[in-house]
Amino acid sequence: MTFLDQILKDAADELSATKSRRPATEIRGMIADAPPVRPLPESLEASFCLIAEIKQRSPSVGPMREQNVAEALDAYEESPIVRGISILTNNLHFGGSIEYLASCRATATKPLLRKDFIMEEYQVREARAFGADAILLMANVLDAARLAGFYDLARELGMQALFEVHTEEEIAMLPADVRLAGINSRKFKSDSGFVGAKGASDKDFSLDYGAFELAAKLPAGALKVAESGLSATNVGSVRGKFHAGLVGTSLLRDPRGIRPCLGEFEDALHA
Ligand SMILES: O=P(O)(O)OC[C@@H](O)[C@@H](O)c1c[nH]c2ccccc12
Repeated sequence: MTFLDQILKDAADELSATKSRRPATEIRGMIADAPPVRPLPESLEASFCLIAEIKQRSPSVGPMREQNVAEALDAYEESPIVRGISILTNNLHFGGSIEYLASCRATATKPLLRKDFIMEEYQVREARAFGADAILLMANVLDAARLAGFYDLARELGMQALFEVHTEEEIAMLPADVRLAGINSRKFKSDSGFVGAKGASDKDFSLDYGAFELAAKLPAGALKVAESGLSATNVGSVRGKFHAGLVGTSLLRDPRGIRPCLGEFEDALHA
């Protein structure tokens, strides 16, 4: 079983528990009262910037540094290079929840991306109900018809979608009018690099930076996002080919704290 198979199986279980706790009718009621959406593409457009992530842990490296996670939202709000905030809502593998996203929404002014393994329409509506401005749609999880259908639904609800790909075949599955397209350098299809919830690793064995070379093949007109494995040291190498970098681990595990690390990213991007 690959990394992704295991996560998807667990995520499907998580989803069915959620749906029995909070039926779709309740979600529709919440949407009627939801505050307006803040557009993520417009927020990213001006110059190379970061979508900075919040998660408690990840299956590829284990726990993040607790203090960094606690300070993340405020630090991201303050930093001029952060123009969007990605919040993992998967619980078992990343320690997140949709309620946590809603609590961020209460203070955050920057657009929020719901990062999860979206498999059903329910999760698209749920994202809007709890205050997400955009959702992640993964081309290695959904077929072309569902990628397009979930995109339509997201836009009907006022949200945007970041489409995630790893290969040229996945790029071919994307709707023609995508606004946000990301290449994930993390190899979800491998069975290596999975540390599970049990421990931490110093090295992330699941990365393949070669995937970033596909940037040139992404749909014209989309803002391009480089995802995973970025640090202040290597971010300079993607800024020419991408509009934004999606960064979590290097910020959330920096032993000096999250603000010094963000400062390093700022220096790297202004250099
Ligand atoms: O923590 P990193 O290596 O900086 O990566 C962030 C982000 O790209 C990664 O969390 C991610 C990208 N796509 C995903 C899909 C599901 C879960 C997580 C992800």
